[in-house]
Amino acid sequence: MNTVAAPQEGAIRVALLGCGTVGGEVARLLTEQAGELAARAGVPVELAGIAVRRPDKHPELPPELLTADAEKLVTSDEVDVVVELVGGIEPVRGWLLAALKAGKSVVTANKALLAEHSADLFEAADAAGADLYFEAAVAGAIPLLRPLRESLAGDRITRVMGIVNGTTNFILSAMDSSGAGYAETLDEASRLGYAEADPTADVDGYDAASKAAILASLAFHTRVTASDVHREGIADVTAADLAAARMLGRTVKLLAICERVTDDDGVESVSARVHPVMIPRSHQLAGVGGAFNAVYVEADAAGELMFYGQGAGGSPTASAVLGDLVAVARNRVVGGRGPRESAHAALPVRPMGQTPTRYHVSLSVADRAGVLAQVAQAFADHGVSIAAVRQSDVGDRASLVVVTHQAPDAALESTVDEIGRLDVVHEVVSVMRVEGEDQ
Ligand SMILES: NC(=O)C1=CN([C@@H]2O[C@H](COP(=O)(O)OP(=O)(O)OC[C@H]3O[C@@H](n4cnc5c(N)ncnc54)[C@H](O)[C@@H]3O)[C@@H](O)[C@H]2O)C=CC1
Ligand SMILES: N[C@@H](CC=O)C(=O)O
Ligand code: NA
Repeated sequence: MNTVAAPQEGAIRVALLGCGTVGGEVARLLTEQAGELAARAGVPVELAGIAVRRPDKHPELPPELLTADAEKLVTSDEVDVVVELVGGIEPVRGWLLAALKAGKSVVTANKALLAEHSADLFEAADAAGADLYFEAAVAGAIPLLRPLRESLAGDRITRVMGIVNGTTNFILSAMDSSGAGYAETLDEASRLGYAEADPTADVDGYDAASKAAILASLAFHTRVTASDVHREGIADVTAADLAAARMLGRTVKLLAICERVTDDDGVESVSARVHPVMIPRSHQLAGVGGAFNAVYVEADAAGELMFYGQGAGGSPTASAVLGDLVAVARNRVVGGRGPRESAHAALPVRPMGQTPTRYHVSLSVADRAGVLAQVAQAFADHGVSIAAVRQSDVGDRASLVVVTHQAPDAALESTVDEIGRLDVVHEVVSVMRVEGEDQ
């Protein structure tokens, strides 16, 4: 079996690594839309080889293009651009560094890799004068990284917040609207090609944390890695949490929140976090259902921008990959390059404990005089100001819901610990961070 097919005169030659959910769609569209892509890129864009784990499992692909040897394919003289759709960190990191060192440009959807090793990849790309594009790595089809890297490069971004994981949004939406079970909905998300090869990356928030690291790096011109991002998944979000949220006119979403935080003394830092958030149903993110993603960007001059669309799935993700491929081809045609790494601001990353958040705390308490005062005192002792309290009687107990104003996350956490130890508190029923104002 040949690794590389005979080249077409003047064409940009593509090595495709991985031909699964996303790679399969890229291969299909590259073939079906070859004429249009050539017209848009200014040069034919053609497949030089496709690396998959098991070539014998791909009867639909031209056998002369298939190989199991990705390492050899990426440095082949017949290849100009490597499109990586395998996923995971090793051995992919080594392949892409080798490709970049050999002067090949790289297009990848691999957020896990970028969130840990983008500095090395950018350095190798710079040294070789090659391109590194990764629009598909965050929010699938939605053009989000190009706006951050290019369109908003003249503005000062203060906040990027939104739903960046399709699988968990699919699960939370189903649990909320139909009361569907967690496990069956996750299986459905995998079947539809939304989930990662190991879906714990989705449900435990690793995928969204990688995306938050990429977003914070681009928005704040600072290197932020996945380990800098505070991460909580949806495994602890129960049907009861969603039901409680619904009673209060709210719902629960897994959000990535990246902020530029300025201290009282004017010192700036970056905060990046991923966790479940209770939002009012009137909030625009509450209406984002299924595997759709939506991201708000706030910038000084531009104000608020919202990006919305399909965040997962083979075809939507392939759209972003092909857009990057056309960009690389156009750059090659004119002898130019796309944007390089921009990490000049090098802002410190603020620990989660010091990040300002707001809590929604639901308690089951004894129904007698003085209980509310004790609970309120615990908040006051930690310097946490209360925004709203709602009490309702449930038999010989009362249900107390407290929503706070902003306070450092650590102060809120220790307040909840202390409240849980009060004799008058039977149970801390749920604790969740809050975004948005009730209307
Ligand atoms: N599925 C989705 O909705 C999205 C996926 N992504 C990212 O795109 C990438 C690919 O995802 P999927 O297509 O869903 O994965 P997939 O599991 O469907 O496909 C992976 C492909 O890689 C190949 N592969 C695995 N190990 C290999 C090896 N050692 N040598 C050669 N080929 C190998 C497999 O044969 C398969 O063709 C991942 O980085 C993922 O995080 C990004 C956005 C959305
Ligand atoms: N598993 C991811 C795929 C896209 O990035 C998700 O569910 O969002
Ligand atoms: Na995108």
